[in-house]
Amino acid sequence: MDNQPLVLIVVAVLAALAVYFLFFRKKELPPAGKAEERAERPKPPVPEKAAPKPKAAEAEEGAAPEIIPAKPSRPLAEPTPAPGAARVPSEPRAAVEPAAPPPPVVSKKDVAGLRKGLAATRGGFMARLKAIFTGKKEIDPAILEQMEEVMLTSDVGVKTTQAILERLREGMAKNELSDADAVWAALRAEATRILSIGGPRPAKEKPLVVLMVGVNGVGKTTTIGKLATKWSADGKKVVLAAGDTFRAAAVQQLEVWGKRVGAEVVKGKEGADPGAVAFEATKKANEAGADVLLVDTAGRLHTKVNLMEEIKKVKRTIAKAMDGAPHETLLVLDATTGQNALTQAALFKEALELNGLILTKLDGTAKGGVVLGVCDELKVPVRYIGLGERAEDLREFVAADFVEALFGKDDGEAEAA
Ligand SMILES: Nc1nc2c(ncn2[C@@H]2O[C@H](COP(=O)(O)OP(=O)(O)OP(=O)(O)O)[C@@H](O)[C@H]2O)c(=O)[nH]1
Repeated sequence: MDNQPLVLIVVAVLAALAVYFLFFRKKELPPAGKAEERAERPKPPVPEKAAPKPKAAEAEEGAAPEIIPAKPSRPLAEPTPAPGAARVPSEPRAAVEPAAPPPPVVSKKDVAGLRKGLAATRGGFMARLKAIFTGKKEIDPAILEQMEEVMLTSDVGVKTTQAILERLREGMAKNELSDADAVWAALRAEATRILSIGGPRPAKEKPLVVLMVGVNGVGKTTTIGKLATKWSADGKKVVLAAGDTFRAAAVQQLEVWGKRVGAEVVKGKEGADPGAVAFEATKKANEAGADVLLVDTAGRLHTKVNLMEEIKKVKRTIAKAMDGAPHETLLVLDATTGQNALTQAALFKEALELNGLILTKLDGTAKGGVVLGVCDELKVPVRYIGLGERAEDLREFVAADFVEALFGKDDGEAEAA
């Protein structure tokens, strides 16, 4: 029994130890199952000393506190976002210059060829215009009178000339055109605006039926031959319709082109109804699976009502042979006829729905300004221009190239400048 106090002490010490381990030490250990939850909890914000990160990187971090960097003194290049990183809209840039309009796309090679073909107009109309500005530092309103004379005598046409000069006058009044270079640039911009007529492009029909119209001798048959050459070279199956039943030589001319490019020529007897030939040709082109049918027609004076009625009938007859055809009615104009070309175009446009114009013989005139007048007054796009008699002398019309060829410096001038 003497050991009883000792036993009690030992029991008490053990009990105290058990209580200590059960209550006090347990609190220091992580509670089971809560470890992951703790790891996901946000860390307390740590003040950043390093340079601010690119915003794209910040976006990826999501909850990281945003530190707004001080505005750089000059606009910095945008950081390249990591692949797949969400793009964050960048801060508005300070003092960004307004974007200049993109310069018209011109092809150097095409312009050089055009320049050659337009040599007569460059040496005539354009040279006379340039001469007005040569050696002039200051620009005075009298210059507009000299320009007016050159434009009117180069077949730009009264209405178009007045419209262009009015715009220049306004620019001068606002002091926007104070030197020769500025006026020249404004004139060039006006020309580009006038010539850049949009409009639906040829339909993707098979066969695409193209009706060529125009007065006598403008170059319809020759242009058909040139187009047939171009399209055949592009691998298209071309059929030609000799709708000029009035002139036997026109049929023979078309047959020569047909042989040259390997295109079938559909013709009627001399004096046959041109509508009947066009109808037959449309059917044949369809059956043969042709890509393009080019329909030649006899030259007709735009002032002869019966002939204009006849061409309307040809158009209706083609539509009977194929729904929606002809898909293109192109008016061929001889650029050397100047203002007369404009009158013809107005009357043909009234009689037929024109899709485009072809201006031939631009190589043979110093007054190429007629293109501006025709486009401005008719609002029909120029599709092709003829710069000679060879097949390759037919060029697709591209306003920017045309303006560069006329208004731009030639290679010699450009090098000297
Ligand atoms: N210099 C030059 N001559 C051309 C051009 N286009 C056509 N010609 C010539 O113009 C003349 C008349 O061409 P055609 O094709 O017979 O004219 P057309 O409109 O069919 O004539 P018609 O059948 O009488 O209505 C020909 O001598 C052609 O070689 C061109 O762009 N430049």
